[in-house]
Amino acid sequence: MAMHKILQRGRPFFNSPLKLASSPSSASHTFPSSGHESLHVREITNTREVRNEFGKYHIKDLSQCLNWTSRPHYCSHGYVVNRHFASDHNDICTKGFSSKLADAKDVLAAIQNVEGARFPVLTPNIKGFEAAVAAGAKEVAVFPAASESFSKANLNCGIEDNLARCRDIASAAGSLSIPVRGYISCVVGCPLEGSIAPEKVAYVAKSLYEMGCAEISLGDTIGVGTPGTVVPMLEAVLDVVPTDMVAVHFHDTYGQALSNILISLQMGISTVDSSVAGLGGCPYAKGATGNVATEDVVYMLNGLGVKTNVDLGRLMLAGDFICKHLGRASGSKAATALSKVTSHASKL
Ligand SMILES: CC(C)(COP(=O)([O-])OP(=O)([O-])OC[C@H]1O[C@@H](n2cnc3c(N)ncnc32)[C@H](O)[C@@H]1OP(=O)([O-])[O-])[C@@H](O)C(=O)NCCC(=O)NCCSC(=O)C[C@@](C)(O)CC(=O)[O-]
Repeated sequence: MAMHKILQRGRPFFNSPLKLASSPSSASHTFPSSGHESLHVREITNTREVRNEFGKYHIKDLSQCLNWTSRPHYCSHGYVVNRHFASDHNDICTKGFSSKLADAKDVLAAIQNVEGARFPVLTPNIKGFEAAVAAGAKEVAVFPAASESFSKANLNCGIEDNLARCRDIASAAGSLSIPVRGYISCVVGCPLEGSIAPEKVAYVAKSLYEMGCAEISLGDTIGVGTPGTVVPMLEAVLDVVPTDMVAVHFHDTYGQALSNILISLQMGISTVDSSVAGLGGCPYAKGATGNVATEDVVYMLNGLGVKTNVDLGRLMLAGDFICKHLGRASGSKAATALSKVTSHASKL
């Protein structure tokens, strides 16, 4: 569909129940339904994935998500927030909170019995898959790239070899009824190769679909995408993968994530990855910031009249908590601005 046609499309923006979900370094939340529009948001903030069925229960508290490649020195920020952010009291229960960098299996062990959350772990190969299952993982994620060079840097093998590894994981997971999420890195640009052809992304997406991935998340790993480059990529992917299986995963390095998300929603995509406080990034994409901040996505959706059931204030507190723990400023513009304004202004 030509870009101007997409931009002209008025409401309803969302022609399918809207789900927001996220990536190994992102986060998401559940929102209440708003009339026919339903919102399903899933959160992965760098260590853990919170996936709530839309409308079944409210977000009471926010937690962190697990991002695990099962190799100690590859374990990205394997920290666990002790239990979760309990939004019904001001401070955050951090008793026994350990801030030491846990291997991933320790993180997984520590968060096993948090209800209402899913913790898919990144498993780059069958060795990682077996280790993850042995440590109690109930869901895994594979993450091939659409760029040959990035695949070699991130996964120590080219695209084809990595897809073969993904197939091994998908078949092993299938025999254990473990769902597999498929991410694709560098769907718009690559730090090593520059722009990536939409056909290459569609090829990898089709391979993930055919091997049985339950969801395919399109990662603009270095955040270079704009609606002008995202639309052709999405059109190529939506030609080969059903729309309701596609998620978008925008890093916000160039500040384009929200516009890319909006255009994706207008194209019928209903699963969006985001990250509380904009946490995350990728060790092989130097300088790439984290995913779009969940607070910014929630603020945008609220402004679009999509009734959400997430208390933005609590979301901000959770972001504030994890940023304090990491000793870094929030990557969320909305949270930063709202924390400076009086309450009436934040109702705009
Ligand atoms: C894939 C590997 C493991 C190389 O995997 P490999 O190619 O099989 O490694 P190898 O055969 O060269 O083995 C090297 C050593 O690693 C060991 N090994 C082999 N596999 C494992 C394993 N699973 N767990 C623990 N150890 C492992 C293996 O046993 C051996 O040990 P040694 O003999 O040297 O003592 C490595 O390249 C790797 O860990 N890559 C992942 C790096 C990473 O975490 N990247 C960031 C993920 S987030 C991301 O990609 C972006 C995303 C998904 O969020 C979306 C987006 O925004 O784009």
